[in-house]
Amino acid sequence: MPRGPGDDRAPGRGGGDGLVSEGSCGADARRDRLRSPGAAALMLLLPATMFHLLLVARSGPARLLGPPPYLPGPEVLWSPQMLLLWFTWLGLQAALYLLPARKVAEGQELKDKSRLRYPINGFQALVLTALLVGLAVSAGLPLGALPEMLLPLAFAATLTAFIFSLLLYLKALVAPASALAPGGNSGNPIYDFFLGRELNPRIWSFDFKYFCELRPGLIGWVLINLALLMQEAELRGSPSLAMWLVNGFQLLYVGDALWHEEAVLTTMDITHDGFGFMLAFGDLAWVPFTYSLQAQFLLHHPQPLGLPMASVICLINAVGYYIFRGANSQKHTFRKNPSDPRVAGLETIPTATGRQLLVSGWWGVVRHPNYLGDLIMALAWSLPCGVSHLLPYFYLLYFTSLLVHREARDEQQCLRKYGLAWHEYCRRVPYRILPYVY
Ligand SMILES: NC(=O)C1=CN([C@@H]2O[C@H](COP(=O)(O)OP(=O)(O)OC[C@H]3O[C@@H](n4cnc5c(N)ncnc54)[C@H](OP(=O)(O)O)[C@@H]3O)[C@@H](O)[C@H]2O)C=CC1
Ligand SMILES: CC(C)CCC[C@@H](C)[C@H]1CC=C2C3=C(CC[C@@]21C)[C@@]1(C)CC[C@H](O)C(C)(C)[C@@H]1CC3
Repeated sequence: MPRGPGDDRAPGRGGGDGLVSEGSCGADARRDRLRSPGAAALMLLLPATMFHLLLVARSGPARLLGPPPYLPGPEVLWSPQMLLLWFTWLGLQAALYLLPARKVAEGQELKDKSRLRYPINGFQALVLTALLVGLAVSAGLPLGALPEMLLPLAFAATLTAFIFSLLLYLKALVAPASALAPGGNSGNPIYDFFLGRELNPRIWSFDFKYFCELRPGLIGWVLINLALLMQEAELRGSPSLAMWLVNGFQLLYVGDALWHEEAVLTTMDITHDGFGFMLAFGDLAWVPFTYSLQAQFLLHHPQPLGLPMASVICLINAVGYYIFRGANSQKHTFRKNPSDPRVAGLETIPTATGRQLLVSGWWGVVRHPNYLGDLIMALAWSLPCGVSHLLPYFYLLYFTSLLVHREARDEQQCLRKYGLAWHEYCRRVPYRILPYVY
C-alpha cells in the first residue's frame, strides 16, 4: 500500500490541524528536528494572532497586516474578575453538560474494541443558556458591556488552555497505551504537549474533548456575537443589517452543530486526534474570540448594506449550508446504516475493510463536499463586512488553509485504510474540494 507524507501508522507520528507537519513512517530526521521548535512557535504564534485580531478589529485602520494599534500591558490583560467570569461560564456549561440527556450515543470503536458513550444534550444546553442569558439581561445584566471585556477574557481563556493542556499531558502519563492517540506520542514533550497524547481524556463519564469541542467555545462565540449586536444597538439606535446577517448565519452554524451533535463523533478530532494544547486553545479561545471577528469588525466599522446585496449574501449562505448539511448528513446516515432508505440507492465502492465508500450523491461530486459547503458559508459571513478591508476575510483565509491541510491529512488516512479502493474512488471522483479547480 502506498504511504504518503502524512502517514501516521507508526505510533507517535503525525496528527492535528496545526501547521506542524505530520510524521512519515520513514522517520524523517529533519522533520523530527523541526517538531519541537515548530510546536513551540505555534504555541506563541496562535495566541499572538488572536490578540492581534482582537486589537486590530477595534482600531481605526483595521489593517490585518499592519501593526496592532498598541501593545496591551498586563493591567489590560489580567483581571481576576474576568477570570472569575470565565470560570463561571465554564462551570455553567459543564453543569448543562451533566444534565440528563435526551439520548446517549456510542462513539466509534476504539483500539480495545470498546465504545465510549456520549450525552446528546448540546442543543438543550444552547437553549438553556439562551434562556438564562435572556433572564439575566431582563434583570439588568449589561450584556452590551461584554465587547469591552474581550481582551482580558481571551487572556483568561488562553491561560486556561495552557494549564489545562499541562494537566492533560500529566494525565496521559498514567493512561493505558490503548487510550493514547495515534499522533502526539512522539516522546518529544513539547510536540506531544501541543498535539495531545490521550485520545479521549475523561474523568468518570465527563469527556473533556467532546465537551470543549462543542460547548463553551461554540456557545461562547454566539454569545459574544449577540453582545456585539446589543452594543451596536446601544451605540447606533439599532443593529445594522450586516450585523443581523453575521449573527444569524453564525447562530445557524452553531445551532446546527449542536442539533447534529452526534455527527461530531465521527469527525477526525474525536476519532483520531489527541487532546492537547492545539485543540484546547482552539476550542476554548480561538473559536469564540476569532470566529466572532466579523461582528467585532462591524461594531467598530459600520458597513452599509442594501437589501438586494443582503439577499444575494443570504442565498450564498443558504447554498453553502445546503451542501454542508447535505454532505455531512449523507455520510453520517450512511455510516450509521448503509441500508437506510435515504442513502440505500447511492452508488458505492466496496473496500477490503468491509466498509463502503459513497461514490454518488454529494460524495460523488468532490471528495470533500462538506468542506466546500463550509467554505461557501465562510465567504457569506465575510461579505456583509464589505470589501474595503481584508480583516473580515481572515476567517475565510485561515479556514481555507486549515481545510486544505485537513483534507490532505484525511486523504492519507483513507489511503492507508482503504488502499486500492481509495485509488478507485480518487479516479472516479478526481476533485478534492472545488469541482474542476482543486
Ligand atoms: N468551522 C471549523 O473551524 C471547522 C469545521 N470543520 C467541519 O467539520 C466537518 C467534519 O470534518 P472532518 O472531520 O474533517 O472530516 P469528514 O467529516 O469529511 O470525515 C472524513 C471521513 O469521512 C469518511 N469518508 C470519506 N470519503 C467518504 C466517502 N466517499 N464515503 C463514505 N465515507 C467517506 C472517511 O472516514 P471513514 O471511512 O472512516 O468513515 C474520512 O476519514 C466538515 O463539515 C468540516 O467542514 C472541520 C474543521 C474546522
Ligand atoms: C488553533 C488552530 C489553528 C486550529 C484549531 C482547530 C479547531 C478550532 C477546529 C478543529 C475542528 C473543529 C471543528 C469545529 C470547530 C472548530 C474546530 C474545533 C466544529 C465543532 C464547528 C461546527 C461544525 O458543525 C462541526 C462539524 C461540528 C465542527 C467539527 C470540527
